Amino acid sequence: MNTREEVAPAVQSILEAAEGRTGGDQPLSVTPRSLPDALAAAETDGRVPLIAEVKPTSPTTDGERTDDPVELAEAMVDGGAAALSVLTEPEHFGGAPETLEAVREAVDVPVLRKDFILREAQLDVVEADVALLIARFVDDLEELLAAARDRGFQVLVEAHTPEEVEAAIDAGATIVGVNNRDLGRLDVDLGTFERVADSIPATARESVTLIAESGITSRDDASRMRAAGADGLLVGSAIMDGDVRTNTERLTDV
Ligand SMILES: O=C(O)c1ccccc1NCC(=O)[C@H](O)[C@H](O)COP(=O)(O)O
Repeated sequence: MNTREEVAPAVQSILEAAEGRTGGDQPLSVTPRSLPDALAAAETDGRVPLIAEVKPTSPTTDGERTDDPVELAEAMVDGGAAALSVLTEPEHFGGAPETLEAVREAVDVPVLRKDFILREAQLDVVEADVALLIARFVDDLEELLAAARDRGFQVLVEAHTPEEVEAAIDAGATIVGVNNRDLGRLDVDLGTFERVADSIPATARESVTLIAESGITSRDDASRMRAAGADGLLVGSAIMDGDVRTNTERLTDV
């Protein structure tokens, strides 16, 4: 499941940078806050279960947001976010492991480490509640998933196609994200989540927390993803563009 040659130049550059990054010296041991429980609790409270992303910039964003990421994260939680995602990729997204560390200390919701992890040692850079593995870019998903779990991480396996979701579930994933952004062409189509979610057999669907990722900008988009079966929504750009608390409230209010 490694199709790196078919990706957009910006993503190729991201992967080359990721390949060159070293990992930690020794395995971490994490006591995670439960992402599925946080999403379920938001729903019980009458909020849309949202993972809000601290994403200073990206290859598809103009400019960079340089204000304090901890203040941004706190504003997202105040706005009703059930969980956070924090970019730690430095070269293309303006992220840093230290940012995640500071955010996780400041909030009490689960925090996803958003990065391009390719090798086991790269799991050992910073503690987080959830590690991201992108099915398309990982050579041995089952092995890396097990390595992440051994350290205590929950794992969000990201997919873009029905085949990648099947591979994720076969590898033992219980939290699966469907990215509406095609990392081959970088275009975004919310129909991706609808089609891919629809392809998951009912028996497999019951055992998986399903997250709709990328391109969600409005309450209508959020409703659309929820109607298609999303247990949670991952939103970055639409929250980072403007007043973060107001933007989060707009998406979490039912
Ligand atoms: O966001 C990008 O421009 C991007 C470019 C290349 C590879 C990955 C990229 N994004 C990763 C993500 O998954 C998003 O940050 C996340 O799903 C939030 O998406 P959005 O709400 O559209 O900012």
